[in-house]
Amino acid sequence: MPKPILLLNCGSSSIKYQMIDAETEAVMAVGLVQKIGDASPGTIEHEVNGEEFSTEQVFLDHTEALTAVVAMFDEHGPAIADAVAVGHRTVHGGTAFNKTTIIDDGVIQKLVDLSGLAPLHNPPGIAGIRAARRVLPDVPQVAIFDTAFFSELPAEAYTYAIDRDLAAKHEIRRYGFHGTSHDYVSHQAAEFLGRDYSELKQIVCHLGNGASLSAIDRGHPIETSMGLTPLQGLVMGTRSGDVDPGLHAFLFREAGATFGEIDTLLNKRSGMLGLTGKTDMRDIKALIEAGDEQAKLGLDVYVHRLVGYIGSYIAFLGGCDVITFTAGVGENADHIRKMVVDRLRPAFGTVLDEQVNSVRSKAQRRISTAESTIEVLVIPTNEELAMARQTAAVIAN
Ligand SMILES: Nc1ncnc2c1ncn2[C@@H]1O[C@H](COP(=O)(O)OP(=O)(O)O)[C@@H](O)[C@H]1O
Ligand SMILES: CC(=O)OP(=O)(O)O
Ligand SMILES: [Mg+2]
Repeated sequence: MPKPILLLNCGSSSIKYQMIDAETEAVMAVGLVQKIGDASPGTIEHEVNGEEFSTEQVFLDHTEALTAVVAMFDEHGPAIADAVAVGHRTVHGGTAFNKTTIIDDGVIQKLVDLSGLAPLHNPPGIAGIRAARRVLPDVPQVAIFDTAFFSELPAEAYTYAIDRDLAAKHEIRRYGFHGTSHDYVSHQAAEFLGRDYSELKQIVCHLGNGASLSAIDRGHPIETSMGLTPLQGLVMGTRSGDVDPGLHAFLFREAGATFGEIDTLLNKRSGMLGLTGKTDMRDIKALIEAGDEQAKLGLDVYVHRLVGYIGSYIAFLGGCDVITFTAGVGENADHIRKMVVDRLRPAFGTVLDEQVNSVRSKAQRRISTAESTIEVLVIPTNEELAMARQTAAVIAN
């Protein structure tokens, strides 16, 4: 008896979705909506049994996009009404949620309250929940939190050096994000190596449009690069990552910017977009190949930040067994993996197998040589599969 679960991963301008049979883990449908909130037409790509369907239309918001997703299911299958549950990627769970949770009105209200901490992510997630409840009012809706995996970070890692009373009052701390991916990929890495999860010192580099790193010490996350919000840490597609915290006051005083403008600047107009004019690493690579100096500098900044974080994580872990690359950039950008592994080599003895690294593949693979002191892997993430497993586990209870 198939047990289809619908998984929704609502991002700031996109929706990734899958229907997965929880019994066999077969993918019954997979789709992607792009360019939500843009005045020019966006696309939906919907795949069922290897057959691809696509449409183009303007999606002014996530609610419109979700209506179009439901229409795709209605037209091309599988029947959305067969879903026994819906799992929702929910980015910020604050201190209220540290595990996968069945959604009710109270949960939605708490997510609304937390929206200020993840303004690009929680509102689309809530739109997804509301749309799914309308279409499937009788099946359980489940929230899977990006922050859950990191809820056990040590206090010394999650505490900001600010006034402790203020921090306590507003629950200001580092939360960490992409936890579903860090959790899934680190377990896959252990399995790939045939090693026990609880004996490995791991670093996972989740490099997508948003990007974060985690250090996992023999089964327990001890560090991650994102913070109170998904803005801290690495250079991202449109987000600055780390800047001097004094920048906000400076821009306010000297450039006459409002705090809303500063927030938009750092979240949506910085990172690779701010540095190079492009967010997509494919476009940036093409610019570099055409001799664009700003694009080259942008990529150097990206790699510099990443290498610094990895080095510090090796220190936190007291050594490292395995570094794993995942997500859109980590899985596909072999030139970036090469820059990182080569930069780490003098200090840490990582040696890249250039041949294997340069082969395009969707498979899990080792890209380091036998002489490398640290295993370097590429493991495709699969947030939707991890979400399906968690959703199935919650509804079984
Ligand atoms: N073939 C490729 N080569 C280099 N970079 C790629 C390739 N495919 C995707 N990417 C990068 O992956 C990013 C998207 O990553 P993804 O993990 O899907 O992000 P998100 O989940 O945040 O939308 C793109 O912006 C692009 O920079
Ligand atoms: C939390 C986060 O940054 O998510 P995404 O990479 O999907 O933007
Ligand atoms: Mg992502």
